[in-house]
Amino acid sequence: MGSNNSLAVRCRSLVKSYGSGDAKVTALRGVDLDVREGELLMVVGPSGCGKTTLISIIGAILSQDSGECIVLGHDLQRMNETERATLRGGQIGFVFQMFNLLPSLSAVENVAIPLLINGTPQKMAESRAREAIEAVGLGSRPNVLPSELSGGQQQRVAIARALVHDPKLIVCDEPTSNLDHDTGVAVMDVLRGAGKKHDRALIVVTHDPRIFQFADRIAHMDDGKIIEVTNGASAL
Ligand SMILES: Nc1ncnc2c1ncn2[C@@H]1O[C@H](COP(=O)(O)OP(=O)(O)OP(=O)(O)O)[C@@H](O)[C@H]1O
Repeated sequence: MGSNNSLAVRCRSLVKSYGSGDAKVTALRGVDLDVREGELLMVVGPSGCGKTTLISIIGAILSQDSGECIVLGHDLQRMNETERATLRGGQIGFVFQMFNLLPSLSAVENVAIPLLINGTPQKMAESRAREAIEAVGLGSRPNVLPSELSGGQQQRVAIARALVHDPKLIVCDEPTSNLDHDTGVAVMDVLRGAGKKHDRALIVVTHDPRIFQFADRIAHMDDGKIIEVTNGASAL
């Protein structure tokens, strides 16, 4: 691995299109990006510039057309769907704009899901889920349903679910865009506080300039490419 040892993600000349013929849309036109272990990197840029496509490829949800994407030492293009599912389930955590909690399960049951999928026995999964819920500041309300929680609290549950299996990469798509200003900042504070570790990378796609203060570096995208990477406020 040599000099790539401290990189969680390495993308080179990444290309991705949707559709074909007249309907073809090229979402990524040659993306080069490094994400270092231990950093929180934000990806920003105008609507439609390819941010979600990029993190979907990095998160092993979507395949690239061409170019290289190495995630946690794995060359995604050389992996079959089963191997990619194992990588996703074991080493990657996801946080989405709409929280994506299962409404009929309690907070602790939602958080336990990644562990249960990975084969952890139920008692141990629930005990680790309780610890993760405590780490995001909801320790007093582990058994409530998502509908009984505010948006900010639901997103904290989603963060606990993303962290519970101790993944090496956390991928977040617009995690604060459904939250008001103060709640969005509080949620980012929780995400950075509980999620950032020396051997773990966080990638946060956002439109929200109010949370730039939490970034170590900011990758600026436009029209399917990374045009610049700047230092975020937390690195200044
Ligand atoms: N499943 C799809 N089928 C066809 N085109 C798609 C699909 N997903 C995305 N696109 C197109 O690819 C381009 C990049 O989309 P993408 O969602 O990656 O951008 P984005 O920067 O995340 O946008 P936003 O900030 O609005 O979420 C856009 O032109 C979009 O319309």
